[in-house]
Parts: sequence; C-alpha cells; structure tokens
Amino acid sequence: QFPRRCVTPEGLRSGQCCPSSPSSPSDPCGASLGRGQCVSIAADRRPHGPQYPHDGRDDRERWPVRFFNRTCQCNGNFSGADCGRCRHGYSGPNCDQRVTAVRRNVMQLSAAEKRAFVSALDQAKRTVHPDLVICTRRYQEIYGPDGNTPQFQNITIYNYFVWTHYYSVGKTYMGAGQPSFGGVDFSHEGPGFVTWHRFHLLQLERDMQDMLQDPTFALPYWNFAIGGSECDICTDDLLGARNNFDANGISANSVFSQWRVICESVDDYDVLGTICNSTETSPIQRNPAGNVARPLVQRLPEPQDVVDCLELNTFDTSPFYSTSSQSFRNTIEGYSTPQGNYDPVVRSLHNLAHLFLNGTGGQTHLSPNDPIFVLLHTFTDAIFDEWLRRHGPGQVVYPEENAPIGHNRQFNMVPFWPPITNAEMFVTAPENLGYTYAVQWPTRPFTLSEIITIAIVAAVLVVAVVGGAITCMMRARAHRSDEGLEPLLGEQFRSYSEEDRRYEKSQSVV
Ligand SMILES: O=C1C=c2cc(C(=O)O)[nH]c2=CC1=O
Repeated sequence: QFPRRCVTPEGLRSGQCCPSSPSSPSDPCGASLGRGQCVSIAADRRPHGPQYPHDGRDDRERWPVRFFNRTCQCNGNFSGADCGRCRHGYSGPNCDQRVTAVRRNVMQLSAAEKRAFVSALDQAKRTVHPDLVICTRRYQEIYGPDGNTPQFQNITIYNYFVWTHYYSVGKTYMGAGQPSFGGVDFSHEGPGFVTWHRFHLLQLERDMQDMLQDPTFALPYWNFAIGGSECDICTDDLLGARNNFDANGISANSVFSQWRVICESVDDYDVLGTICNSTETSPIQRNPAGNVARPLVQRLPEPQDVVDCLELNTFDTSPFYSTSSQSFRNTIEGYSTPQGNYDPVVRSLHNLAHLFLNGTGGQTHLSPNDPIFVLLHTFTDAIFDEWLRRHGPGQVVYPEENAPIGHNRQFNMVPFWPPITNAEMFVTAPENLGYTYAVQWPTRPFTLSEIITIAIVAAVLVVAVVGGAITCMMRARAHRSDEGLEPLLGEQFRSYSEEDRRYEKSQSVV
C-alpha cells in the first residue's frame, strides 16, 4: 500500500510521499536525474453510482488522499514510488530496453518450469516486501494509541497480494455498535473488475521478478474453461492434490499444505473497525467440485463460454454493476450467462471458477490466499486482453462517471501506490504493459445457416472453376483445329520426318 519510507509520523503529517531512490539519496523522485517530480495527486471527483450512500465515511474514497496528497510523477519510462524503477515492459539503467514476459498455460510448463514456479510462489510467501507496508488501522487511528506510532506493518510479497485484495473488498465501518456497510467493493461488481485485477497481477509479477532478479519471469495461467468437475491443476507438481485424509485440505506432498492464510477474521474487523494484519492463521481449504449444496458450481466453465463472452461487443452497460446485461465485463466476471444475459442465480466464467474451488478460493475476502487465484486471474486477464484486441474499443467505452465507487475511469485503484487509474490498465498488454499470453483461443463451431452458406459458395466456386476449365479446353481445341494441326502429334510428325530425311540422305551418300 505505502512505501515504508513514507509512513513516519512526519511523513504522514506532511501528506507527501515523494521518496528518494537508494541510488540517488536526497533527491525526491530522482528529480535531479530527470526521472520525475513531486506533484499533487489528482483524485477523481466525478459522481459514483448510487450503491454507496455514505460519502465521507471510508478511507478508500478518492484514493489515496485520506493518507497522502502528493506523490512522485515519473517521466518517460521511469516508474515506481521514487521513479527508480522502469515502467512495465522496460528494463535497464535508462529504462530503454524492451522486455516482454510471456504468460503460458501452466499445464504446458516442463517439469522443471513447474518446480521453479511453485518454488518462486513459496519464496514470495516467505520474503518480506522490500518497499511496501500495510496499515493495520483506519486513518482515524493511524497514529496509534500515543499519537506518534503509525500503525503499519511489514508483510511478505505474497501476503501483500492477499491483503490488497482484502482491503479493496472490505465493508465500510460505520462506527461502534453499527453494522458495517457491505454494499461497497472497490475491485468487483463494476468496470474496474478487469483493470483492478490486471494491476494486482502485474504488481505481484513485478515483485517476483525483482525477488528472482529475472525481468522475464511471467505468471502462468490456468485455462479453467475445460468443463467437467476435475481440477486439472490440483496435482502435487502444481497447486497441490487433494489430501487423502481431509477432503477440504491439500496433500502433504505439496508445499501449499504448509501455507497459512491471512485476513480470516473478517467478522472481527467489521465489528471492531480494525483491519487485517499480516498474521497467518489456518491452512488453505479447498474441495474442488465438492459444494453439494450448490450443484451449479460443481462444474467448471465450458470452452464455448469463452467463445460466447468474447463476442459481446459492449464493454459495460448501465448501471455498470453486477446486474448489468449484455456487458462483456459483467459476463467475464460471471454474474450473467456467457451470452451476456444477467440472471441473479447464474454464476459463470470467473465467478464459477472461484466457487468451484469451494473453500478459501471461493470467499472474496480470502480468495488470493489460495495460489490458484493467481492462475485463475491470469486466464481471466487473458480473456480481457483478447477482448481488447478483437474489439479495439478505445478508452471512451469505459464509464467516466456513475460507476460504483472506485470503478470510474479516472479513479485511482485502491489500495495501490503510487496512484494508478483504471484507465491506465484499459490498454492492450503486449503493446503497453510488457506481457503477452500464449493462448490458443477456442473457436465457435459453424451454425447450420453458416454451413449451408459455405456449401452453396463452395458449390458455386466448383461449378465456376470446372465450367471455366472445360470452356478453355474447348476453345483451345477449336483454335488448334482451325490451324489444321493436332499439336502433340504434329510435333512428333515434324521431328520424325526431318530425321527420316537426314537418314535417307546419309544412305544415298554411301
Ligand atoms: O474471490 C472471489 C470469490 C467469489 C465468489 C463469488 C460469487 O459469485 O459468489 N464471486 C467471487 C469473486 C471473487 O473474487
């Protein structure tokens, strides 16, 4: 959420978070090197939708101005809290070398690549984030009991990924003894669903690239649209098989059976007005296809569902919410049928894949604790990128106002730092964000009327070609008969007669 260097009592009181990079001390934002400058934060003031009627009560409104109102604005390809890093897709000391991370199907990685990926995730679960810390209290209590002890904590790279999701979906605290308000979600049920999760993954990928010192490290994806009731990536060489002794647990042969979740006590946070911290508690729970109370979520999405949702032409439709119909965003998110019809009982695509997991990965405040989340969301993001590529929509199709709070085009996504808007993620990935997907997209089978049309066109073409060939042959034959010669026989006839003449001549000399 915020750089460790900024959350001192003085830093918080100044409202300014413009640190210097370790390679250029006493040089906020690397200004003397031309990398960036400290500027005021422009936070979206356009109206949000009616779902949130409690303006003024939540630290996440007009993010991040409750905490900081000045940040580094980086030039060119420089980026990061102190402009000491490169924009996604660039590397090198001057950030002028292009790099592209290729996100591949996790099932198609070699055995060594699978081991490397699992081990990288496990390292991220245990490595303290080098730059960022999380708040453990609302802003009202951020200076601590003595007024001088900022309430922030270190957190590991992977747990930071979990925490940011939790913080974005939490309820609004309405005061002691009041029920918290749940009609708010800064990363789901709105157009920002695709842009928020895109940045969420990019941040993890970048943190892991830095941790591994490998700028080409890429998160793989799980093609969850395979139908059926088998979790194909739930094996011990990947995300962990089912535990033979506990249907809700992960096999002891998988390192993920050792992982412990954070942010489990959501009721306590809501009642006490506290915020999840970095304390790890229970093991991951997972029981794929095991939700007997909801048979509709015992199956994975079908390949055809992806084909159908990619054909929806409109990015999002009013009210830009989980009730939107004929909206690509609400369809990929999974609140409508794959053809785009909103139906409150339907769960499809992304939502269906979450609910199929039936455990930690199916509960929004906890789901990234199960690392399947990463692979489920890279595939969701691949579909979003394919939709952007096919429909080439431009930013104008992303709603500028009246989307649910947090989801307007120019809103800074909660709780990322430095501030980044939804609009900045509404671009094609290979050209703008330095990563690409290696995916073979399923194709739509032909409809009956298309088959009939193709057959008619093919028949017409055959008739035309064969008819044309016959006509040409007949014309050629007629032309040659006009000259009185049968061409092949004529050639032979001329050559034999000349030879015969030469032979006869030689015989007469003798
Ligand atoms: O983690 C998530 C869990 C979800 C469950 C649903 C649902 O449709 O009930 N949706 C979810 C989104 C998540 O991100």
